[in-house]
Amino acid sequence: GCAHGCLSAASVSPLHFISPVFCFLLSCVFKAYLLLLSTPAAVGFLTVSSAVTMSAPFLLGKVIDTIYTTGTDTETMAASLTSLCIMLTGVFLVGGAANAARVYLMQSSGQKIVRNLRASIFSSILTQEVAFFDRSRTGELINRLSADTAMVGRSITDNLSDGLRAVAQAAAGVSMMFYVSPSLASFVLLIVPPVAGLAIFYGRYLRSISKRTQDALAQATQLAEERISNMRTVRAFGKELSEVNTYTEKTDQVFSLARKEAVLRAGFFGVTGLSGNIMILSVLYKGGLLMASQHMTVGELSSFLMYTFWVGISIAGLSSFYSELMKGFGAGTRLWELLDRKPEFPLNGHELNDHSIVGQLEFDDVTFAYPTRSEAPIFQNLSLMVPAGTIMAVVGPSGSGKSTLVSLLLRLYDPDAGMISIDGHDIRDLNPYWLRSHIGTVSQEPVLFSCSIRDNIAYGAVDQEAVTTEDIYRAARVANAYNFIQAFPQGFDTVVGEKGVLLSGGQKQRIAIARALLRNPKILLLDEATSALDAENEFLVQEALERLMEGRTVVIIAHRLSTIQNANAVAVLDQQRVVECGRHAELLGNRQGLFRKLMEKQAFLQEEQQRALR
Ligand SMILES: Nc1ncnc2c1ncn2[C@@H]1O[C@H](COP(=O)(O)OP(=O)(O)OP(=O)(O)O)[C@@H](O)[C@H]1O
Repeated sequence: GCAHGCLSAASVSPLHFISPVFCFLLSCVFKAYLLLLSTPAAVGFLTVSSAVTMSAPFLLGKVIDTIYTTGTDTETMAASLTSLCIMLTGVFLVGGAANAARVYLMQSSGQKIVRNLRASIFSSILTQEVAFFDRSRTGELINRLSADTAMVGRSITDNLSDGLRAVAQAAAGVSMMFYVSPSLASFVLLIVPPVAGLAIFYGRYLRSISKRTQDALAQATQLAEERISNMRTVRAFGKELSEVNTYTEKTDQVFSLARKEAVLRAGFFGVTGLSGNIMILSVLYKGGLLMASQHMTVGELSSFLMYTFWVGISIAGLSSFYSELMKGFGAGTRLWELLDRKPEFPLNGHELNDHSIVGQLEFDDVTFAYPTRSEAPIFQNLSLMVPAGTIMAVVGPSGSGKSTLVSLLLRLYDPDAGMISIDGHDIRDLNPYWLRSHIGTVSQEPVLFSCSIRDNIAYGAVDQEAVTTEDIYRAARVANAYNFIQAFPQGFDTVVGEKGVLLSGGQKQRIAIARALLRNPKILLLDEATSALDAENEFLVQEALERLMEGRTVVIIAHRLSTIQNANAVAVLDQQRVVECGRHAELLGNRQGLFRKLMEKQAFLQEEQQRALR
């Protein structure tokens, strides 16, 4: 709710035309302000607790003056001292309670903002177009989601709360110093301007270091994520040591930036500490002179000294607040970029009547190149028609664009020219969610999620909540998966491991088929496995696929002769277009055709394989 609204509100403001840094600062102040608005109670408690803290030196000064008052008898003094102390105890109790309430409220609303920030970032990532993921790297995005949000979170939770308190106390302390002794105050505060100048310089540098640190960290995370999730490959090539070294190099970059930050911090904190002591010393010096000349009482000087301490402590608090805030800004830069990024793909469009769609597919003069490689066109003026309810097998040399054809139908990318239509409707006019809800896919290497088999199958349903156990069993039976799943000790509740590593290739495929069945799509996009399964598995998968294809429009990237023979038509892709299209037998008839050459090669290869096996 609020966080997303307020976080993105700044992005549309005309402020964007002013210096981005200024804009960024303003938007952060704006967000902090919204945080405060959302917690008026917290601000109330902050005011009460700060007022109590700041009145303490004044009241304690009064106590000291009561003690030092001459000319009254001991009893009167004791009586007024007692009542003063009792009153002060009450005031302090109220202050303590208000402080506790402030910390609780600020902290919990800050965490709420972090939660909203994480949710918004995740939703922003998931709505980006597929080309965005071709360019970005998983580990980096994960780092944004976990480390950067934590950093920003820290800077707006505890930090903001303590920082505001420090600001309030410094302001109140300074005013009280002026109230107690204007001349002493103006003398002491001469030290503030040079320190403030230093702080601005320091903050700017710290922010840039923080941004670079988060970037370096993202790179390290990226490397770790990729290597850990592909551990089997790393191990197979025996690259553990060299990967550890590469990772260490990446973390060295983080470390060297951290060391720079340490130097910077050391200098800054040294200077602020020093200036605090100098302030105290100058109070004693100048105050001592004022007292000697009867311009101040000992109580006033004590009060003043306590205020100076308070201001000193607040300034120390402010410096760390300021440091954390600047680091938060640095880490936030990338987050805000991600949050404000509008997907290049529209997410809406109209929907057709669910029952009237028949599933006729057509590529009309399609030209396409991947956005990341726009100079290398994959298709040029490609045309292909798949009548409703028929099976179209797609064949072609490796890299001819068979998978790309499927991606275009799923509308993961849009063609650069030409049109792809379903039942005569340009798919660019259709709601992509609606479109995909009518398309089922089974890929060569189906990806399963690390949850139970039951949940993996249910993932296929458009409405996952409405899926019954009976539906899942039925889909599993049709997909020839029921028996092997029930044979697992935990049956349908068996957890399949990350990407389904705990299952065999054929098992994964049959679960993927069950998943597609549950969706009951009009259109089916299949990528036949190239890797040979054993005869038993092969037969089961094949049978499941045939059942899955019944009564649907199917585009299948075919590798098996039987699939090609059973298809209603075969399209041969080459040189960025469809070079041949027709029935298997017709295409074989063309002695010069690419299809015949491909088939001869395949037959030759199969013979070779069989000979090798023998
Ligand atoms: N996401 C991508 N970004 C940029 N180029 C890509 C992308 N995916 C594939 N390509 C390129 O597009 C071309 C066609 O790839 P595609 O995967 O469609 O071929 P294919 O016919 O399915 O190949 P194979 O039979 O080997 O799987 C290839 O040259 C490939 O390098």
